[in-house]
Amino acid sequence: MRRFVMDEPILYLKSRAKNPSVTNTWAIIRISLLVFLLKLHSAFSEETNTAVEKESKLSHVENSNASIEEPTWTFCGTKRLSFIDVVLDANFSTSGSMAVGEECLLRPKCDETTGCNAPLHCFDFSKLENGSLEFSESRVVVVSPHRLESIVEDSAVQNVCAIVLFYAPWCTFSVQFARKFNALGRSFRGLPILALNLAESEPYKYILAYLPLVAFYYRGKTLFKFSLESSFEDLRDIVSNITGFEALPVNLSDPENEGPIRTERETSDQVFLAISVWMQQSSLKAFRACIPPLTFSTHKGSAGRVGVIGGSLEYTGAPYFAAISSLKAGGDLAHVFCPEAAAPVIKAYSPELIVHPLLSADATETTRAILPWLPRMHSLVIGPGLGRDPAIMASVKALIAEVRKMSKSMVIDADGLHLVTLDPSIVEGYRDAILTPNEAEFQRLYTKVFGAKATGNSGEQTKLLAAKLGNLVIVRKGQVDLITDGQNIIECNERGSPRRCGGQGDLLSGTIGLFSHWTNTAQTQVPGQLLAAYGSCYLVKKCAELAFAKHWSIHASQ
Ligand SMILES: NC(=O)C1=CN([C@@H]2O[C@H](COP(=O)(O)OP(=O)(O)OC[C@H]3O[C@@H](n4cnc5c(N)ncnc54)[C@H](OP(=O)(O)O)[C@@H]3O)[C@@H](O)[C@H]2O)[C@@H](O)CC1
Ligand SMILES: Nc1ncnc2c1ncn2[C@@H]1O[C@H](COP(=O)(O)OP(=O)(O)OP(=O)(O)O)[C@@H](O)[C@H]1O
Repeated sequence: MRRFVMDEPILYLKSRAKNPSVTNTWAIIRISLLVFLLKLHSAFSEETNTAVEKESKLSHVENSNASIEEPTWTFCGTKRLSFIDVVLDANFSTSGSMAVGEECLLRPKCDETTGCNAPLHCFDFSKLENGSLEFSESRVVVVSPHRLESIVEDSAVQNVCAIVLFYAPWCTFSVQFARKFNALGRSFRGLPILALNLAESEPYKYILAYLPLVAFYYRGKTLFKFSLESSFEDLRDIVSNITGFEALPVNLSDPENEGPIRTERETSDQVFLAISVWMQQSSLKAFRACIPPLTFSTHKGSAGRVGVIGGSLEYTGAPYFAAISSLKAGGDLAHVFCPEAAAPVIKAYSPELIVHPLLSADATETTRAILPWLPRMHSLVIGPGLGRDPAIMASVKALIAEVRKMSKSMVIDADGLHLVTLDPSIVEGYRDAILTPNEAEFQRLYTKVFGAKATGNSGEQTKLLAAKLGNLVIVRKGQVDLITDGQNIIECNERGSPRRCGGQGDLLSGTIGLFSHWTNTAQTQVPGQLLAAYGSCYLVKKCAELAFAKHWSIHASQ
């Protein structure tokens, strides 16, 4: 049984003519007339013909098909994707409607009125006298992304079909499929059967749902993409049915099928890159699903109550940024627990914030005063702007112990990380903790835990530290944010902003605080804390990028 997995968009062919036999007769008459006129024309103006040929080799295609009834294309899928859409659309997915399209394209006999069975009359490059040699032969042509784009663009106005394999030499499945595709290339003469090696193109340009992937382009549009489970014979027959090309006698076992696409796997660190791209895509999708819908049935606070423990006489901006970003990202209430000296200043920044001047150098008093508030918080962000007064640190340490008892999500940033570096045991084994170190903070903590500076692969270092601390989550901020729980790792490589003004880390910790409530409430396959961190890294970097594009010189408030 043929087994094809196809995704949108899928088109099917529907003849406009009510009576196909009448159309055929007219088509024959028109072709004969055209041939006669062309002969007449060439007899009188050979020079002009040569010039036209020079201008566009492909113009033959239009001429040769000029009198063929133009089919009406109807969508079976939902969306028409152009080539560029296909390669750049992050939502490019493997699922999709296939019902009618599959029937029409794959069934050998189809209803006459729909004309489904009619081949596409793809242009035959081997018939071009001065044609492109590369396509006139029977073989797979490995193309560059640029070349592929131009072929697809050219074909947009012509009757050209192209079958393109997206593959990578490090991908086991690509390598396993290579022989079949090489054989397919040898089976057809004059039909562009192309392959694009993703390892030799910009890795992030092609966000493909899976590898290898074969796409069938017709007139610059993707007709369908198919999976690779089908046998070589099925693949060959389908191509033949659709294109109208006759297959040459080729056996899959022929030694020539060893190339041009290699049938042996190459090792490469792009495997990690591909997994990373996939992880980012699926994480973003999963995170989006956690965003609570805006409905009239919710009440104040249900979208998130975030408590920020931070601030000092010197640093009032940091706790403000953390708290306000949790509100701006969609939270309902933001509380700030800070020293008395900082409270009026923070309050004056914004009437939205609920500010509690309850953080003091007396640990017992601080705990007594703040403890009643803690159960109301969905999550705590600890550290922005705290400063490093040892007595205040002791009070915060006592609060962390209380938060742990309540199993609440807790984001530890800035001076909170200083506290953790002094005594890692305060968070060790607490999987609801998310540490958000910048590079300097990461190095300090790593050195404390392992007794030596971090060297080697930064992803591995970060995983190692998270695992050592008992699989809590670490978000190592930088040009690429690394997010790990010691087992899984997700990168956030959004561009962000080249302006490295202070306060951007505070925006991040505030939104992670909020998002961890959302992801913990939702049922997610990716661990909730990781997802919250990824959603936040993505948001903050995207905002920074957009703000920078708009203002050029940005600061955290923007
Ligand atoms: N408006 C406000 O109220 C704000 C208040 N804030 C609050 O300030 C408090 C102290 O926080 P912090 O960031 O100054 O301390 P910390 O991270 O130890 O940096 C110390 C030194 O480490 C270095 N360094 C830093 N990053 C690096 C990197 N990526 N890669 C390499 N090196 C890096 C750098 O050293 P330098 O290059 O200057 O030698 C830096 O000077 C804290 O409470 C915080 O919340 C801020 O949130 C900002 C907005
Ligand atoms: N080189 C970089 N390029 C782009 N974005 C970056 C770069 N370094 C950090 N970021 C982003 O800036 C944000 C804050 O990271 P940063 O390293 O500035 O934290 P921080 O020092 O703790 O900030 P804060 O000033 O709030 O204390 C994060 O979202 C991070 O992804």
